[in-house]
Amino acid sequence: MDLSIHLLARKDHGLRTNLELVRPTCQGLIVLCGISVLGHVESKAQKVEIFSFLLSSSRFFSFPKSQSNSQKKSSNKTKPNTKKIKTQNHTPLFSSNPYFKRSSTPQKVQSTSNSSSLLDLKSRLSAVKIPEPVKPRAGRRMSAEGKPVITKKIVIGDAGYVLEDVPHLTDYLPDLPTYPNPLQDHPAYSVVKQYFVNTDDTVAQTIVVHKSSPRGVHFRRAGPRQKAYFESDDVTACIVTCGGLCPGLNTVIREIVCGLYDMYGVKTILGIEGGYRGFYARNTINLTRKTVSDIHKRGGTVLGTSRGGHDTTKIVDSIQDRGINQVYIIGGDGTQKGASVIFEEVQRRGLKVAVVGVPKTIDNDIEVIEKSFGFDTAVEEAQRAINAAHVESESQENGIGLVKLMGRNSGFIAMYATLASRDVDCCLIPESPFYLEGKGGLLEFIEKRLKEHGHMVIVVAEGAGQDLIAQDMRSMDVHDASGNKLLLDVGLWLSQKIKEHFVRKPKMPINLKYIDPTYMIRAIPSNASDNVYCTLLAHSAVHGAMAGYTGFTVGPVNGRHAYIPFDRITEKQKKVVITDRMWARLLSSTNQPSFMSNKYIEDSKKDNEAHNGTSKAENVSTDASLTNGSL
Ligand SMILES: Nc1ncnc2c1ncn2[C@@H]1O[C@H](COP(=O)(O)OP(=O)(O)OP(=O)(O)O)[C@@H](O)[C@H]1O
Ligand SMILES: O=P(O)(O)OC[C@H]1O[C@](O)(CO)[C@@H](O)[C@@H]1O
Ligand SMILES: [Mg+2]
Repeated sequence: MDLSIHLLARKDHGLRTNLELVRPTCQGLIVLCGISVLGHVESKAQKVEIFSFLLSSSRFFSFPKSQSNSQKKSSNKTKPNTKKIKTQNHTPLFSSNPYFKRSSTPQKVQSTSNSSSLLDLKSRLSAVKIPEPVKPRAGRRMSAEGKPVITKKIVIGDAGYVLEDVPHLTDYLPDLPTYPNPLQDHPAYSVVKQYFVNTDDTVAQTIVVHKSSPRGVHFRRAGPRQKAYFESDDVTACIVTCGGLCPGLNTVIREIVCGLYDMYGVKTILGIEGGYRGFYARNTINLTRKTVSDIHKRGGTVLGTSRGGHDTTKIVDSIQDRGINQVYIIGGDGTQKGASVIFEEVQRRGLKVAVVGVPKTIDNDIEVIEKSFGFDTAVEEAQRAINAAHVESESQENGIGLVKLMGRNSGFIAMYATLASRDVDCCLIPESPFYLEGKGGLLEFIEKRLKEHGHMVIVVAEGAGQDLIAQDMRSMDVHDASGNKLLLDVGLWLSQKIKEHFVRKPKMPINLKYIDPTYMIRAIPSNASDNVYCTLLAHSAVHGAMAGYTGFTVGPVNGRHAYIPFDRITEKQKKVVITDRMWARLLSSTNQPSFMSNKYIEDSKKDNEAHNGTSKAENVSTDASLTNGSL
C-alpha cells in the first residue's frame, strides 16, 4: 500500500480531529506521524478506523512525537514561524507498546512483516481499552447582542470523572490565530523535559479515595502550553490589587511583570493604582523589570488598594480604551467576584481580553485552593506576638496574655498559630461558638487554668464571638465600602469581660495584657516560602493568560497549580471545619473545652456531611485542603 497516514488533533478547546490519507511514500510503508495523537481522538469510530488501518498494513515506523507536524497542520491559522518548534512529549496512549517507542530520529522499531507479529500486535491493540468519549456540558447562552456567553464548562467522563473547566477566548472568538510559545526557544526552559503541560492534564480536587469512590471533580492543570493566543508584542497587560493588604502582594506583582517579560517577552505592563476604582479614576503606571526589581522586600502593595468602587462598565470601558488585553486581578473573595463580572462584561462585548484572578487573603478563607499566599507569613509572625504574651503572662501571678489575630470569618491563622506555638491555653475562632458565664463557659475555664498553671495565653481570631458582643453592646450593623460587616473588637471586649469577672473574685487578682498585632502582621513582606509560592502563582497566571484561558482564578489544589472557574472560588468562603481532625488536634494541644453543646457538634457534622456529600460510614474526607486538616 502506498500511503502515509497523518493524524491531526487539536484538543485544547473543542476537539477537531482529522484523519487524512495524504501523500504517497515508500512502497509498503506507513509513516505514522505523532502516534500519541491517538490519545486525542475522541470518537470511538475514528479510533477503530485508525486501528484497522494500522493492522491492515505491513510495516510500522515510529516517528518522533514532534509537535511540528501536528502543530503546523492543525493550526493553519498559526502565523508562519521560522523558529524550531520544540517537541512536546505527550504521554502516548500506548506508552507500554514497544511498537511506539519514543525516538528523537525517525527510527524503524520493529518489522511486523510476518503474520505472527501482526497477530501479536493485533492482540496488543485489542487489549487496549478505548475510553468512552467524555460528554461536554458547556452552559452556553446568547447575549442580548447575539454573542455566545459561556456560563459553566463541565465535562463528564468515565467513573464519575468531572472536569470543571475554565473559559477560553476561543469559546466566544473561535477564529483566533495561535503562535508558538516563545518558551520553546528560551535557554532556561527549553532544556526542561516535557516543559509544556499536556493540554488534557487535570488536577483532582479529592485525593483521598477508596476503590469504589467516583473519580470526582477535577480542574485544568496550570502551566505553559505549546500554543500561545497572544503575540508578545501585541500584549498590553495590567495588574490591580484590591481588598485588604497581605504579605506577598508585591511579590506577585513583581513575578507577573518578570514572568511576562522574561518568559514571553511582553514589555507593556500597566499598574492600576488604588484598586478597582483606579481603572477609571487614576492614571496607570508603567511596570518594568527595573521598577519592580526589589519590591518583594517591602510589605503592602506598590499599586495601592481599596475597598468598594467596583463599577463594571467603567472598568471595562477603561480596559477597552487603553487597549489592555490581559488583566491580572489580585484580591480576596470580593475581588474575585468583581473579576468574574468584569470577565462576563468582556465576553459580552466580545473582547479579546484574558481576565485572570490571583487569589489573595491573609485569612486563608478562599475555597478550593489549599492555601493562600501570605498565610504562612502571618502564622510565622503571629508567633512573635504569642511569645510576647507568654513571657508577659509567665512573669506575673495569674498573668493572662490575650492576643488577637486576623480572621474575619475563618479562624485559620489563630488555629495554625496556636498549633505552632504550643504556649497557648485557649484558642477562639469564629467557627466555634463559645459562651462566657456559667458551667463549661470560658470564664470558668480561665479560672481553672490559672489555678493549675498560674498563668495562661489566649488567642482570639477577630471574628470570634461577634454575636456575643453584639448582644452585649447592642451595636449597629456597620459595613465597609465593599459591604463587609465591620467587626467589633473582640480583644478589647474579652479583656473587659475577663477583668470584670475577676474583680468579683478579690482573692484571685489577675494581670491581663492585651496584644493586637493584626495590622503589624498584615503589613510585613512575605517570608521565603510565601515568596516561592507567589512566584509559582504569578507564573501560572501568566501561562494561563498567554494560552488564551480567561475567567479563572489560579491556585494550588493538592500541590498542583490549577485553573479554577471563578464561581468555585466565590460561591462560599472556606472555614475551619470544627468536626475535622485539625480542630481536634488543636483542642488536644491546648486542652481547652470545646465550649459547644453536643447538639451543636452533631448539627455541624450533619451540615458538613451534607455539604461534602459524604456519609460518616464512608469515612472519606472530600476536603482536599491540607489547611482544613484532612491529614
Ligand atoms: N459581589 C461583588 N461584585 C463586584 N465587585 C465586588 C463584589 N464584592 C466585592 N467587590 C469589589 O472587590 C473589591 C475588594 O473586595 P473586598 O473589599 O471585599 O476585599 P476582598 O477582595 O474580599 O479581600 P479581603 O477580604 O481579603 O481583604 C472591592 O473593590 C469591591 O468593590
Ligand atoms: O481594616 P481593613 O483594611 O478593612 O481590613 C480588615 C480585614 O481585612 C482582612 O485582613 C482580610 O483581608 C481581615 O482579616 C480583616 O478583618
Ligand atoms: Mg473578603
